[in-house]
Amino acid sequence: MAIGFFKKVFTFSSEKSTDAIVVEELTAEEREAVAAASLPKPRTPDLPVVADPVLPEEMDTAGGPASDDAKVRDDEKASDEVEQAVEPDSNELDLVPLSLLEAEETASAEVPAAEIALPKGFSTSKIVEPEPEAPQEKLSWFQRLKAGLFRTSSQLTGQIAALFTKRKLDDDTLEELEDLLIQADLGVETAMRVTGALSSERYGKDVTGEDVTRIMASEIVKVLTPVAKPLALDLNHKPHVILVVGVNGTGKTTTIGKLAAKLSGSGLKVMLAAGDTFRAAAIEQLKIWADRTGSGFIGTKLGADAAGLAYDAFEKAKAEKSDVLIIDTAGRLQNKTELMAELEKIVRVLGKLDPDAPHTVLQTLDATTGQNAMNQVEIFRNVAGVNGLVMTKLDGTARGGILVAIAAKHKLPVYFIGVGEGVDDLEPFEADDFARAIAGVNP
Ligand SMILES: Nc1nc2c(ncn2[C@@H]2O[C@H](COP(=O)(O)OP(=O)(O)OP(=O)(O)O)[C@@H](O)[C@H]2O)c(=O)[nH]1
Repeated sequence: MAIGFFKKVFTFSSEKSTDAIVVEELTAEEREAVAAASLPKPRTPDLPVVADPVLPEEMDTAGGPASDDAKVRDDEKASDEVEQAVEPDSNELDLVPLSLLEAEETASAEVPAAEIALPKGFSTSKIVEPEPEAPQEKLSWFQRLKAGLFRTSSQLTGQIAALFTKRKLDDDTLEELEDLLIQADLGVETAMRVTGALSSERYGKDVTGEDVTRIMASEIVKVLTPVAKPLALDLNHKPHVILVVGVNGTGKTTTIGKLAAKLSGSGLKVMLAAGDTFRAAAIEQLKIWADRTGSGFIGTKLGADAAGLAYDAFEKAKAEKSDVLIIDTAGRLQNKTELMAELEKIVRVLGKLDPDAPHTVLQTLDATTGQNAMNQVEIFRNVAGVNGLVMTKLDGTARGGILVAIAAKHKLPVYFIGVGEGVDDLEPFEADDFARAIAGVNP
């Protein structure tokens, strides 16, 4: 999916170059000569590099700034050399032997294009461009939520309908209902709430599947309403620091981009900090989100000390009077212990700069991972002090029931849900909407 994201950002820059047309009309050896002269330039990120910031008390955990500066200069010199070797200056292209260019005329004059023996993958016939597809009407976010939760809701309502075929409500059916609610990841507590409510209303009477799904939806609303809260920003303490944590691939960086778009779109000054120094693409990805959302950006070298980056980011956001600083973090390091230690250090370092920082610690949860999400909350909550959740990928094959179980157990606010990869695909969490979507109940 990240590749799709980059295609979206870079699509406009990938127009077909005229060289490709020249290459298709030359013979095989000619093509090799021309191709060797026009290899594409390797992408070297033009990120603002902050010399690896090191706190006095953290000296033992990171290389000193000097060694880093020299290393940065060497890196830049090295990357310049690489660029020069691979990307010939424009006048070098003039060195393409004249014979090649002349050969082009004679080749096309002597041998009809249809008879040139081209290597596999090339053709001389004109490529017929497919008709552009009519733009598809984008589903509303609620339609995408319903679609994402369809597997859970259809399974639940189907099993409930099969269980309650005009039967009098008795202990056996209540027990079977409890089992299927637990299998839908709703959690034991919510399953017992639903069977308890149903029993008090309909025990010993006829009950239909609709009765059960209605009561189930209303009990889920009662569990979710207390956690459906807006993310409070304390703008008296600028910058309001939002630390985003979560397992790799759960949508941290994407969610940060979406949050930045909402905040900067409402006129707030936002700074993004690439605290995931473990994955190069994450640094570049966040830089792209910063550019797209008009946010400030601070990054550092791959492998640099993330806590030091967080320290510098806070200082820079303060100096630039940013309203909100959003810090990305690594979703994985060599091992979980290292990851947890890094998160603890980031929180500790921020706390030295502002006793209340980080003001919000958001954890992203991937809705398609089901029960795993519960385990992840337990781990990250203890280490980083998670005080809010974002459930992402609810437009995918979500197993959204787990959010109900997490809400019942942890009572953590769920601020937003992700319903797509787009910058606008982040919606405030609504208890009613979610309950209706999961119970397959229409408004
Ligand atoms: N369909 C869908 N895809 C999403 C959503 N949120 C994020 N993604 C995709 O999930 C993939 C991972 O997202 P990232 O933001 O890179 O996740 P991350 O947690 O930062 O990953 P690491 O940097 O590896 O820790 C990307 O392809 C995103 O486009 C969502 O709500 N819906």
